Amino acid sequence: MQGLITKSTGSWYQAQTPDGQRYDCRIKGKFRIKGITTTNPIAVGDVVDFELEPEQGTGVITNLHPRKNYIIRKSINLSKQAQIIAANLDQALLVVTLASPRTSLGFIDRFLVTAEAYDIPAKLIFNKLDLFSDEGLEILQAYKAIYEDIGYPCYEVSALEGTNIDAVQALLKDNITLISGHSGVGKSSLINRLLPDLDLRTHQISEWSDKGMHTTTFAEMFELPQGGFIIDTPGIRELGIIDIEKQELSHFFPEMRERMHDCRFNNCRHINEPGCAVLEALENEDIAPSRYESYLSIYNGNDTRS
Ligand SMILES: Nc1nc2c(ncn2[C@@H]2O[C@H](COP(=O)(O)OP(=O)(O)OP(=O)(O)O)[C@@H](O)[C@H]2O)c(=O)[nH]1
Ligand SMILES: [Zn+2]
Repeated sequence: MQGLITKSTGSWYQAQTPDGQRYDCRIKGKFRIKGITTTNPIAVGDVVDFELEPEQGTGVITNLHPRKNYIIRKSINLSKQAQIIAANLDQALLVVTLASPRTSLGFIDRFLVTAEAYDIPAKLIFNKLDLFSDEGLEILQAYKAIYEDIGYPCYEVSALEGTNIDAVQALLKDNITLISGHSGVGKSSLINRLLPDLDLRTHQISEWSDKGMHTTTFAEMFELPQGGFIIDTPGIRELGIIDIEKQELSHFFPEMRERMHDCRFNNCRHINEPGCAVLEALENEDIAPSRYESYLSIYNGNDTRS
């Protein structure tokens, strides 16, 4: 049978078949994944084959289907092992706010770079629309112009008042979506709007914890009433933990990526080189100064996460 992993404790995996049946499964033997050593070979979002053990009613996972992408967290200890947080994401939504609290452009850009590096389409959700003054709305339009121009769709919503929630709902339908954002931007409020049955969620988690849940490896995807899943797991909130080689960084800025083949030097850093197409576009205001600042900041190893 084929199933989608919707929950994982690190030793038990819940597989959901296309007809919606759920089976608790375990892994037999070892799964090796090319290139990385992981503490957990299978994660939420994975598609697996499994065999049912008729007596126990549980399954044994026998095969892992190829992934289109996955996100990892590095382990805190020095074993260099990574933990796969989730696989096969269709999109990553970053919830941001212009006020209370204000999400910095540096944080947004770092998130977008990480999503590019992971090969996950990213979208921005500007929340707390109800708080915006006329001036705030102008700033919002300026921000949206920067990001929509380079291919990141933007949505403006109010989780509090329910404004434009249907647009987000349409976005989530039949997709696996990661929702991220700083504390206080209204992620929980937004998720509550999308998944009104929150009590059920909490209940399910505690039931599963009896199966030997390790808080660090526990992950779950929540199925939306209209189809699709959202991923909500401890520690995922600040996706921004990937090592990127300096030389590669500009590949993860779409507006630089599309211009850098016109740079005079093919190893151009886009910092002070003559004949740099990126610097020329910056000069001509075809590249947003804030985006270029984020590039320099990440390039120089400054933390722009706050
Ligand atoms: N005015 C306004 N307030 C909102 C909106 N959405 C959320 N809030 C408020 O913002 C505060 C933070 O919202 P949460 O949903 O807890 O934010 P969060 O991102 O889940 O925060 P953490 O749980 O700390 O990660 C709460 O007081 C919410 O009531 C909105 O659209 N408008
Ligand atoms: Zn250049």
